[in-house]
Amino acid sequence: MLQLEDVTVRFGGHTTALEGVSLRVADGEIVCVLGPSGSGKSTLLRVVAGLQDADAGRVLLAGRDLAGVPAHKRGVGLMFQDHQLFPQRDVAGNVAFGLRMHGSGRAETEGRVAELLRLVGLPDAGHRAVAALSGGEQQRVALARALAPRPRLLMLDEPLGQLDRGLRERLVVELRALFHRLGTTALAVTHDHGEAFALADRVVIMREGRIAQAGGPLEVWQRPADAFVARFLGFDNLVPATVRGERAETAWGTVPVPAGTPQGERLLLVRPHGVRLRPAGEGLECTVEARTFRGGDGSTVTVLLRPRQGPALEAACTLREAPGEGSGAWVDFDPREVVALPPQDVPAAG
Ligand SMILES: Nc1ncnc2c1ncn2[C@@H]1O[C@H](COP(=O)(O)OP(=O)(O)OP(=O)(O)O)[C@@H](O)[C@H]1O
Repeated sequence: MLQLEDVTVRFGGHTTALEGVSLRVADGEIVCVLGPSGSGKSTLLRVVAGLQDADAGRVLLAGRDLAGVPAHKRGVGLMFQDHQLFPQRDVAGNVAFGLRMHGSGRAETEGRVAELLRLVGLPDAGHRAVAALSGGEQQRVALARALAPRPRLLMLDEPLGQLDRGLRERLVVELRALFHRLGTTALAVTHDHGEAFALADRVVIMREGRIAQAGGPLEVWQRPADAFVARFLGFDNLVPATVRGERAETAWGTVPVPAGTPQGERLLLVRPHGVRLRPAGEGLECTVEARTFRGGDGSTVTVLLRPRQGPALEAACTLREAPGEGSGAWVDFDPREVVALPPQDVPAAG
């Protein structure tokens, strides 16, 4: 459906916002673009939307080169962070806006508005003032407005950005179900991993204008391509290692690795669930520096450990198991949670 070929965007002489980015989004696929601030996510959306010209490369929608096609003729729907609803129009007026722009008649518009408001769970809100809606309701109206003209591609920039976590978690599940039901092709930008991994069929992680990794959420989560992606996803248990067979020598001692792990000099990632607490005296001795509560029910705890040698380690465990701050702890490593990354942090080419 959407294809970017070697797209480069420069601002002035020195800022390269996108550098040779190639990406395909299949019909009906939901792709989420993630990355640190300034990595080029918004620029990517703007190029596809026609709000920004590319200095090099091509953007194709359903096989058609979009060069020279103005934004409003691209068949692309936009939903931006600050949802930009018209405060002087009511809910129905906002949803109808895009349809009027496309020259729909009155009866057709009214039918479509009612259908969309039902779809986003606001069937009776047509005559309400947008200023009187909650943040989550406004977000739904913005979504209905973006979907109204049946765009071939819907682009969302931080679609749930300003909402509180509970509402975001609910809406993201609804969005995914809705897009799949409608067969909507969607390209979304977010800085929130949880949101991206819950919404996307595929995630794309950006770094300094290039794609650092693209893949299914599970695949990226389980096998980050390099240290940058690992750290971006919040995995900080990284240590240089020499892998021989199913063992890796590290500053933490010998760490078991899965069969088939690439051999030689590597950077080893141990996910927090792979750092297992052991009885006193067994394994690597550490001191507990801090405990942080995670997870909605508060039963998962991340324990920050200072090992006797090597970099700090994070272990995930249950509240009941978690040792107290300042106390000693002994750990070993579960090879199923160990991933060997390339030895240096080289950005992957687009
Ligand atoms: N209109 C512009 N003029 C000059 N530089 C720009 C312009 N727009 C973006 N940039 C630069 O291009 C780079 C990429 O910006 P972009 O907004 O695409 O990043 P982003 O990943 O969306 O960031 P954020 O998460 O903060 O929104 C940044 O270095 C930014 O400063």
